[in-house]
Amino acid sequence: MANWFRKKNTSEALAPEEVIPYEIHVPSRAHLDSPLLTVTGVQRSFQVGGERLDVLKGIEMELKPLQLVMLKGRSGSGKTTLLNLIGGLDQPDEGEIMFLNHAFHLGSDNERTLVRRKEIGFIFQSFALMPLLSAWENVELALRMAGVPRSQWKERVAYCLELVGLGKRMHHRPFELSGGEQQRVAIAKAIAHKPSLILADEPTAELDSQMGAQIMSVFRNMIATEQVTICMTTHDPTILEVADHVYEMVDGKFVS
Ligand SMILES: Nc1ncnc2c1ncn2[C@@H]1O[C@H](COP(=O)(O)OP(=O)(O)OP(=O)(O)O)[C@@H](O)[C@H]1O
Repeated sequence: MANWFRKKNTSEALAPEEVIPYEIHVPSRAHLDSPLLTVTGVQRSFQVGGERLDVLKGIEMELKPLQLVMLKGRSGSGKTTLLNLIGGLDQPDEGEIMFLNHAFHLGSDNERTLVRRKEIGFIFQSFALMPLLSAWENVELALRMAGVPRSQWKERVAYCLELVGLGKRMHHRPFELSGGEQQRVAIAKAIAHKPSLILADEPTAELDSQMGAQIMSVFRNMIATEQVTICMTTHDPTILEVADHVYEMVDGKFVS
């Protein structure tokens, strides 16, 4: 895999002669045939009341660029545990997780945090918005946290909120928005810093089926316009239908 760099705070690929130093070494998204993420032989256990609980027992998976990938499995089967590993929030006991050219199973907390801030966006079932901030301010906060220069905030916040269909609700606070609209603010937050991967844990679970379908349509639009890959968990069979690939977890492993 070629090891090009990206210009800071831009998502466009650079030709080799234009390469400039960048604190995180990220291959160009132009390499669409290489997997964005590979998970090999991953195991994760927890100590619960003096007993060992084996949750992930040898996970093999791959996320290809620009795909919408879904994880399904019964409650407690380990989907969130896996998302946490993929997002670099946790590390496996065994196995390998390669994200871009970063070995998440080996890196320190600090290294994973740096990669995560630049390259990953998270979306949660419960939206996780700051209740006293407007939609605009919530997205702006995400840019501030990601270290994006202030001069770029205005244009990017407006763009992201338009992208999720909230152009007319930018200055509303979460309690003035429907559940679906709040989740769209959360999506705008997650993509604001131009990550290459979005991880979403049950993003439609709190929404009715119509709002859930709208979120899926926003996800599809984001993949096309923002060149992201999305990996999400869901229990909803109608949502599963729009996936490019579904992994089903049974007894700590995927079944095909
Ligand atoms: N940090 C932890 N310490 C102890 N046990 C944990 C920890 N994290 C997860 N578990 C246990 O691991 C199992 C899998 O949990 P996980 O949240 O990954 O499941 P899930 O498939 O996401 O479930 P749901 O669909 O209900 O969200 C559960 O039995 C849970 O209690």
